[in-house]
Amino acid sequence: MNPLLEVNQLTGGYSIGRPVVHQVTFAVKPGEMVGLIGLNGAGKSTTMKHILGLLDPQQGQVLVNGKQLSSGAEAYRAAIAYVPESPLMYDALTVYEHLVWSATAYGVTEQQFEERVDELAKLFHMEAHLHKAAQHLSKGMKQKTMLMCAFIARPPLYIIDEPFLGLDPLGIRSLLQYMKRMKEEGAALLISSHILSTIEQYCDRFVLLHHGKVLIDGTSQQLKSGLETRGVAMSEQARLEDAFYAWVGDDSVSSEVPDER
Ligand SMILES: Nc1ncnc2c1ncn2[C@@H]1O[C@H](COP(=O)(O)OP(=O)(O)OP(=O)(O)O)[C@@H](O)[C@H]1O
Repeated sequence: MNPLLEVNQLTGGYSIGRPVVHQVTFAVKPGEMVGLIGLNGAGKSTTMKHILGLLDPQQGQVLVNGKQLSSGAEAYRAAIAYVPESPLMYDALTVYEHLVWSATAYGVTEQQFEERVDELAKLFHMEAHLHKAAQHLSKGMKQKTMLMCAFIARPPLYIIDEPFLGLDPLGIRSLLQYMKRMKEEGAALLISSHILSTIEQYCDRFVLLHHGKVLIDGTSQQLKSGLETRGVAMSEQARLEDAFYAWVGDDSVSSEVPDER
């Protein structure tokens, strides 16, 4: 199956001559959930901004459905729903109005909207808050609204930056269930998160960024076996978190990875 998202040899950042991501390459196929992981400042959000077309690549390219943003911005953008790390909302608009706005932008029919809005409001325990203005919502409710805006659109590709921030345990469980369902229905999801113990169970693969470079791209098992081939022993019970610390906490491991990936 062709990847829905391809990041090929992407070098970029905020100013020419000072890239913060370097030759980043990975792909996400339909029906796959991929975790983009790395320490603070590793380049996860920057990579996401390049995927969204908010930053221009200095080298390399990003393809969504095999096409670059430059070959048709409307189709490119319609294929992606993005949930930012911090909620971006209009203070005076209600949750419901944000949902209508998102559905309209993505061409969701009225019938689909009605079905999805009820289901999502129930799932995220937001029924009682649908008609509240954003300025009267808690942080978690704002985050839930952003997630609902993405899920009401049902695009083929989701880019979700730190999805669990501010969510209560019930919200986290609802979100994980829904992302799993989207994946099973064929969506591609790229999730950035520091909550490794949670995403370990849900993501098919992990792309580990360190200082703007991909250290390793693989399953939790491959992250562990990759360490073993570099002489770092991992126990059978080792978790993703253990492998992560071993990769990024040990410069002798990360420095062995060649620059050109
Ligand atoms: N708007 C910006 N202008 C200039 N440099 C930036 C900007 N945003 C981020 N950077 C720099 O780019 C690098 C990568 O940052 P980025 O936000 O992509 O990291 P991250 O992996 O998402 O980190 P975190 O886990 O803290 O969210 C860092 O060195 C950061 O200082």
